[in-house]
Amino acid sequence: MRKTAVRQSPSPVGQAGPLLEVQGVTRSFGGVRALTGASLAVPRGRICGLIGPNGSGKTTLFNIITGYERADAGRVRLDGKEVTGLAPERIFAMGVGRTFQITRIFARLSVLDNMLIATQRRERWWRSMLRGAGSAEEVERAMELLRFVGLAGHARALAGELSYGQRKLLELAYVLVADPELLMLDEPAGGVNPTLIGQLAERIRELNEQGKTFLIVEHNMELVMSLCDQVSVMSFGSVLVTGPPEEVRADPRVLEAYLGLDDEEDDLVESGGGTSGGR
Ligand SMILES: Nc1ncnc2c1ncn2[C@@H]1O[C@H](COP(=O)(O)OP(=O)(O)OP(=O)(O)O)[C@@H](O)[C@H]1O
Repeated sequence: MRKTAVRQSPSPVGQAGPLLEVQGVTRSFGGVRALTGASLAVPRGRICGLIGPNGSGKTTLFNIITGYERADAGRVRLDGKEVTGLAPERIFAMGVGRTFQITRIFARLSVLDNMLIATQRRERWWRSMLRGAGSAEEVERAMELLRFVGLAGHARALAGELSYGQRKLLELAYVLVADPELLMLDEPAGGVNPTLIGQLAERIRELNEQGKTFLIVEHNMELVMSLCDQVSVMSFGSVLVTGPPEEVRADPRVLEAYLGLDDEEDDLVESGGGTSGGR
């Protein structure tokens, strides 16, 4: 059964303190204040959603947590340890896996080779390619994860031939290679068809049951509200409110944040499950 695909999380759920803690993070790009003092706590073992209108700072916050951007001020702690300003590879090695709004797979390599690059990510990628395919054990592990996301049948296909939704599933398998404790997914359902969104949601739930913690940026409100234990809403660079989905959905401040921007209005009011705002 699929459950064997992902190893159990070594850290017990319920350990004291949040797994991820962000305090007062600010970041400006020239005159644009992308983050104005964002704070967030992600409890261990939960599926947390991060929503907000376009431009509210979600991706910038993701980039700072995972080391792809530097914060002007504020702190990020992982499992109680300060990780502010560490390089992406260090944060990755500490158990944070991250996917991107626009997938970062190697289109001209096979699906399996993409996975093998992930297994050897601690080395420089070109060195691992020169070395050739991974060990039998690495290939088996890669195939196991491809089976988990439903892509085993495409292992020999070029990654560039996959549909957009399949690429997102490949990226999920890719980050799972490192067996991260925290998975940060940036718009996993953006541009993905409903069948694959269902498949993705199922995989996320299974992984969560096995102890993985999630922080998910997503515009698909139906997915967020049905999947997440906790939802945080960003507006103008800070986290406006955090709570259970039903509370957040009913919070007038949240509606106001969305209603201020016409193109987001339908997302929250109708919770209709359509994706929007994806790039
Ligand atoms: N590298 C950058 N240079 C200049 N401005 C940037 C940069 N990155 C982000 N911004 C600006 O910072 C603000 C926040 O952007 P960000 O992408 O974090 O928002 P978001 O909530 O993720 O939006 P979306 O939902 O559209 O992805 C926006 O005004 C954006 O234009």
